[in-house]
Amino acid sequence: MVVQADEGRLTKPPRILLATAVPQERDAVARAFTEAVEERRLPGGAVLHRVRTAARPGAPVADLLAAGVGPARAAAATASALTAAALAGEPYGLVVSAGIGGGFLPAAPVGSLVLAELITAADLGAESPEGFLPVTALGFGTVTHTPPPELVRRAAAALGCPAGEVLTVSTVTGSAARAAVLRARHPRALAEAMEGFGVAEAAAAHGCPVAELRAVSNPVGPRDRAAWRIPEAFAALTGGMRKFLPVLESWTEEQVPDRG
Ligand SMILES: O=C(O)c1cccc(C(=O)CC[C@H]2O[C@@H](n3cnc4c(=O)[nH]cnc43)[C@H](O)[C@@H]2O)c1
Repeated sequence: MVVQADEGRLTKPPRILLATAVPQERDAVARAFTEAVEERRLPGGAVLHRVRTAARPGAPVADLLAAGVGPARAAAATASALTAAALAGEPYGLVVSAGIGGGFLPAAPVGSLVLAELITAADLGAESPEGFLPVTALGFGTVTHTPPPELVRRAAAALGCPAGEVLTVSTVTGSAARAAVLRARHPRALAEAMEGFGVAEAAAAHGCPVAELRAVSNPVGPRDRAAWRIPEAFAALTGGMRKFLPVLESWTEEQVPDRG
């Protein structure tokens, strides 16, 4: 792949950063790729696994990152990866938060996949006698990031899965009452997980688009850890990522303004 300087702008296809929470999720994502290329340690200790989507010279590469559990850890590790790439002159053009998650029934049963149309911090705000106030109502920041709609549309078609709101929570929902509260506040929610919003905040700070893919390991509701179907969700994640990759590649290729 030839890199051309165009008035200081790099014109090779942007790289993709795929951020999971735990190494097992990262490995499930890695199984969708053809070839491992190298490992790099980031400042702060997180490790990037560079993978190639096809065993041919110049094939697009992606970096996989087990960023940690929860929005804060995920944001910190993702920001490190984004900063390191920018300083190396190889900025990412897309960040994808991927992993397992809880699904809201009936739209997202165990073993299914969901894509985020909206990535929403569901518990970032304040309680009040009148109910929950999102942090935006307090005059701060944001609670929602919006992945590129055309990317989501193409990906949902390729994966044959629904797209909707994916919630980020710091506490895994463990009761029917809490699930009902979230459902009432977010009628279009398909799933909850713990990292998407953190990954999206880091991406936004770098002006980078973000997407989120979740494979459902458990229903959102009363806690029953023994019933989580983690291997099934990992298998769904690998299968979904295999279908997602060509969409990601073609989409990022289209984002290159001038191939020269
Ligand atoms: O116990 C194991 O073997 C195991 C292996 C790999 C991963 C796990 C996790 O617990 C992953 C935590 C990760 O999963 C997301 N997640 C899954 N279900 C939910 C949920 O109902 N609500 C919120 N988050 C969920 C979350 O993103 C965690 O980071 C265990």
